Amino acid sequence: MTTPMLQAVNLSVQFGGLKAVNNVSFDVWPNEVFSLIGPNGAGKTTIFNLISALYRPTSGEVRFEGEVISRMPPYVVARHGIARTFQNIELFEHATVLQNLLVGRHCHRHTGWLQDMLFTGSVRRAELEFRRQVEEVIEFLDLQHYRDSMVAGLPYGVRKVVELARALSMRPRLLLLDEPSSGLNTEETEDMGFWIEDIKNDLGITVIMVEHDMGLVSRVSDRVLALNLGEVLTLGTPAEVQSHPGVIEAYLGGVDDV
Ligand SMILES: Nc1ncnc2c1ncn2[C@@H]1O[C@H](COP(=O)(O)OP(=O)(O)OP(=O)(O)O)[C@@H](O)[C@H]1O
Repeated sequence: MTTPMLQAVNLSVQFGGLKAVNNVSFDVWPNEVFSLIGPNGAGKTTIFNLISALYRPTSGEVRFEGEVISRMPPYVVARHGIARTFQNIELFEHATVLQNLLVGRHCHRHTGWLQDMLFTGSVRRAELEFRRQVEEVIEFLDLQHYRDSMVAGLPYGVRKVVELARALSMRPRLLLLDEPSSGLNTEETEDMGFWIEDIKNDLGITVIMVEHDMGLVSRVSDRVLALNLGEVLTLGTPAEVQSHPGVIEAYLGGVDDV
């Protein structure tokens, strides 16, 4: 059996008296789409922040390909090949799409400041190689038309794809998508589903997704982890999780969501 790509091991985090995540464990396997669902305040985004090392666990740990990453600085975690998008789009508004994507290169920069200042051959080669990769991502996500547009003027749905492109420009092996469909209309959500499927099938990237839209979750997920009040309710296929009594109960008052 291969090693899981990511392991959450007895993960807990407490803010004052609040146990936002309480003893949560799960494994994510290479090349799967793994979704986290649960009502508001269930702890989904907190788990993302623990995986990307923005938060430190109170106890437990996160392992990436067997290595403990939960005590590393976030930029080191990113260098391991973990990229993410945010619930509220985090782009440079007054820069072009291309400029936003080129920002990701700093994560993989292996040249020193002196080389950078002198713009030596190795810096130039690294820069050209990164630009080539960014152009590939632009083509992959069909963003050619917006390449030189200012982000500030773009429709919300396009910005969501640009944020996805920025994460992909970091050449991740694991991609964390925080509510990829939030703010999107039905058609845009459907397109987002196609991108996620292509990212998994064509690029071979493993995806962990926090998502409220159960249509999208069911369509793209291999497995789903349902949380409530920081604890695991159940883990299984989308169909298993949606019919689980604990999940239905947790969503009561919002049964339509399930
Ligand atoms: N930095 C923080 N300081 C204090 N409390 C926090 C912090 N981050 C999260 N929390 C609390 O932890 C709990 C879980 O929050 P979290 O954002 O992870 O939930 P969620 O499942 O992502 O919810 P939503 O679907 O509304 O985004 C909430 O009660 C939240 O208020």
